[in-house]
Amino acid sequence: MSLTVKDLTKRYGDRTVVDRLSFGMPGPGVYALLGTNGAGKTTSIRMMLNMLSRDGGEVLWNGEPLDISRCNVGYLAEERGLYPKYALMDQLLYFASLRDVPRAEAKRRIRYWAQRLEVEEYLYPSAPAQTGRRGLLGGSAQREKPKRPDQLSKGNQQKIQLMAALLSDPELLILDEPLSGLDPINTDLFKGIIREEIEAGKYLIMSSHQMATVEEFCTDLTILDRSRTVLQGHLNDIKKGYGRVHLQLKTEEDAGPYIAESGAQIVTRKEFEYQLKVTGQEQANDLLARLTRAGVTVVLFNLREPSLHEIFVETVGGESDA
Ligand SMILES: Nc1ncnc2c1ncn2[C@@H]1O[C@H](COP(=O)(O)OP(=O)(O)OP(=O)(O)O)[C@@H](O)[C@H]1O
Repeated sequence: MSLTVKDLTKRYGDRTVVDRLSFGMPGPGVYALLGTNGAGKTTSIRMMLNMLSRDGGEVLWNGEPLDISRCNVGYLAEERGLYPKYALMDQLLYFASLRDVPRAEAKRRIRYWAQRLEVEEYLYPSAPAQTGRRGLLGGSAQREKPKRPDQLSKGNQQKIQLMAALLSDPELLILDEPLSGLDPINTDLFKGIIREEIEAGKYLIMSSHQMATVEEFCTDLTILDRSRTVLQGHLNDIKKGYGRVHLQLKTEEDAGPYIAESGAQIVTRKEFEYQLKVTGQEQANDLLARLTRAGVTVVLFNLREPSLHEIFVETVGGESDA
């Protein structure tokens, strides 16, 4: 299976909001769509899924135009995508039926994902108490009403939406900001599920502002800035291209004068912990030699490739909130 996005373009009036976006996934894995706010990520995703008209370009899944009514695609929208006033279970069964999942199988999958995502209490309202307990409860226990999305927190709505996206066991899973607004426990829960989907050989497209998270998962990426592709490729190749010019240094005393002498640039500093930019190995060695000669205790000296966060900020000129 393969995914090809070619020259995807969207205009609003005379403003181009997605400008000839092209990328491909020849095999399974995670493709990241990154970008500044308003760069065009959600618009691109919605065009890919035919939820938004295009002004140009095509999206091919196995060489055929991607048709969400025929292809098994799961989509987790950035915005809330549930009907607020309808019972959650009814909506999940409806979404499963749209993907031709037989009702009994859909119920089995809902039960499974409800357990995994810890949302059983919203989907399976408790039954009335049995005779024995009813006595204790004074006989007034009543069956709870099925829950609706507007009765759930944002995070729990997101869980139900992820369930809806996974119910058909999709081959292609598109996750728009999947972790935004989740607490650390639920972030780990989502990450675990994403990891399982990757291990199962799925094709995932993920948009996110959380660079560290994207870096955990993605192999290839596109960075968009104001509608244009400004960086694209294999994450490891991109990192190699930048070289080892980021130096993390922690000392027990002030290293400022020696850093200045070596010509290294301080990017950030917190007490005696420095993030530096050096020209390369030679300058880093020179700094280490100066520190050693001066008897400064070095606790950490890590010459490394840039993180995705640093690449992002450098590429888009520090205009993002990533
Ligand atoms: N219906 C519309 N009419 C006019 N402009 C629009 C419309 N929808 C989106 N835009 C514009 O298109 C651009 C891209 O928006 P989009 O939501 O795709 O960005 P994004 O990269 O997903 O941003 P964010 O990270 O903030 O969610 C934005 O400048 C936005 O204002």
